[in-house]
Amino acid sequence: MSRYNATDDPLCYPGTQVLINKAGLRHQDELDQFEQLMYLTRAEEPLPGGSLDYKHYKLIHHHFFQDVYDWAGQPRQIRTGKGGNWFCYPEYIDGEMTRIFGQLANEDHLVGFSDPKHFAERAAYYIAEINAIHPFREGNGRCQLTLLDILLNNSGFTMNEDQIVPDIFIQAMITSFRGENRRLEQAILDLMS
Ligand SMILES: Nc1ncnc2c1ncn2[C@@H]1O[C@H](COP(=O)(O)OP(=O)(O)OP(=O)(O)O)[C@@H](O)[C@H]1O
Repeated sequence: MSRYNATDDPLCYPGTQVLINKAGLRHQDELDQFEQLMYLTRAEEPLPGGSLDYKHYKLIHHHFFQDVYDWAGQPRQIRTGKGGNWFCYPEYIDGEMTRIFGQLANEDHLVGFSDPKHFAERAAYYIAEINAIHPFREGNGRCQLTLLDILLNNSGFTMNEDQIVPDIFIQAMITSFRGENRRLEQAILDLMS
């Protein structure tokens, strides 16, 4: 779905940036279509159960991308970045994801927030941290939105997907990479109902 800066990637067909995939597709546009179709199909099914920890997050990724990639649900092994922002080095992913989901558990997975602004502030913090870690080689954005949806539901809010403006959301994510979460907080507030 998205182009990465990546160091030599054994997950790609040699000499290309196309990820080796179960359909054997070697053109990025064909893979994009196949990946999105499989994702949407799996998204219709119930999510795997779990206790909203790192293990559960990996199960969710596996669920969405199991038809496309052998490595679905497994953390990334190479260094990647987008737009000049390099994400967490792979050797630190497990530790960082365990840390951030531990923090989320200590905050009771954002259950019981009545103030939308306060909820958006805390949710933006977690989504921004997980984006900066970027645990998977591909599919991070879709897993982040799923996590956001779960967190919203935990506090009795719902996600109004029609209100998501992809460009605004991506710009907010990019700004959050620099530790400035205000735009992301607003983007979350705008999609809450
Ligand atoms: N320059 C950037 N710096 C930091 N984060 C970025 C940058 N560009 C995009 N992102 C974020 O990366 C995530 C997308 O990651 P990835 O491509 O792995 O997910 P995806 O689900 O395959 O793609 P998409 O979210 O585009 O469908 C999104 O949350 C996006 O906002």
